[in-house]
Amino acid sequence: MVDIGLQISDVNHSYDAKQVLHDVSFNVPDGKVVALLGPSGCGKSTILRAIAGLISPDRGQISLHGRDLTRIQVRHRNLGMVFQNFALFSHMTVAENIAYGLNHLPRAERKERVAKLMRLVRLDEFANRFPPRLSGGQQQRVAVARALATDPAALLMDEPFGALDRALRAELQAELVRMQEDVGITTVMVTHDQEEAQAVAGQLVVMNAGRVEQVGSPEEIYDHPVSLFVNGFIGHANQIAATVIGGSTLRTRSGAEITLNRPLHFVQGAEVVVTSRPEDLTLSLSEIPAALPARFERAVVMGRFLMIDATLPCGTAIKAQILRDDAARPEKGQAIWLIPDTTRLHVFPATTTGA
Ligand SMILES: Nc1ncnc2c1ncn2[C@@H]1O[C@H](COP(=O)(O)OP(=O)(O)OP(=O)(O)O)[C@@H](O)[C@H]1O
Repeated sequence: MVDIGLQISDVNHSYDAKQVLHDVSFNVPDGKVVALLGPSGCGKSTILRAIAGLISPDRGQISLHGRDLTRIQVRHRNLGMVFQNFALFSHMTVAENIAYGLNHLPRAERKERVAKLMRLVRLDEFANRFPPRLSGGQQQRVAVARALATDPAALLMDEPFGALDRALRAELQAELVRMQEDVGITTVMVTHDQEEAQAVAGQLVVMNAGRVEQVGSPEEIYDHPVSLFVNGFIGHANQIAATVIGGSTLRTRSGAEITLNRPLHFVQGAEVVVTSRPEDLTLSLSEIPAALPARFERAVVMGRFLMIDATLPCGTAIKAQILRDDAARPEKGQAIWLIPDTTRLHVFPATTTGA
């Protein structure tokens, strides 16, 4: 059985009269990283604030290693926090910044702890530098070390790398993963960047409009999204309107028929949306039964792949990702056929909203 580090149960919260969290529940396994992911305004930071004790939820429970935090004051919750605007003390050196909450320790012990943390975030050469003379990425590492200094029971990170450029973000994400392998601290990280979430977290919590839509590993969420929203939010999903015409068969708005290899739990005549990842479509330049006819628009080179933009006869845009080596490049406007991997298609009711 997995030990639970943090447990969030049925948390509800309103600002003024507006409810922004609705029965939010998820667990963070002890020593693991969970990423909260979702569009702007869906309530990610509010959850983090509730865990930190900066707001008190209207309803619900938050416990850390089995201890109910509800009535525990912020300073007694023993949490490390890293935010996007890493407010370091600019008049203190790196070592002094990290040592800031450690005044209660004997001098030698404090020095040893700071040295260890600087090694952990790979800043040991910079002990005597002042923050304004560090890069953004280095400053953020100091912020992480400072958050870890007091040996917190959990770490809360709100868009910790949000202010950094793409390359530096990737570097710090890798550092965070390495650091987690060393220290294994129960962590909740808020991000709106799905790649970042997948890179650092073992579990994702996908939120939409104050509700948890799905909790799962990055693979589970990518391969088995529970809703059209999740499907469209994590990675690209082509969305094709269709009608169920038989047990496993659908007819798209353009008139193509797709038969899945599994029964569909929809009544005949139900309006649905079929989704396909771009990499689950194969290109053919000649007509093939069970392929979707389309018109080629353009192709963009993405490393070893080509991302093809095409249009279905009903006007729906569709993307297909194919290996560049295989690709005979069609002309703009040319008829093409896209063969879906029917084992990887998803079908959702047409009434749910996508991202
Ligand atoms: N202090 C506040 N007073 C009133 N409403 C607030 C307050 N803070 C946040 N909200 C509202 O609560 C909702 C959730 O906000 P929250 O900051 O948790 O979202 P988020 O998912 O973290 O967004 P972002 O990714 O843009 O930071 C939003 O509608 C926001 O406008």
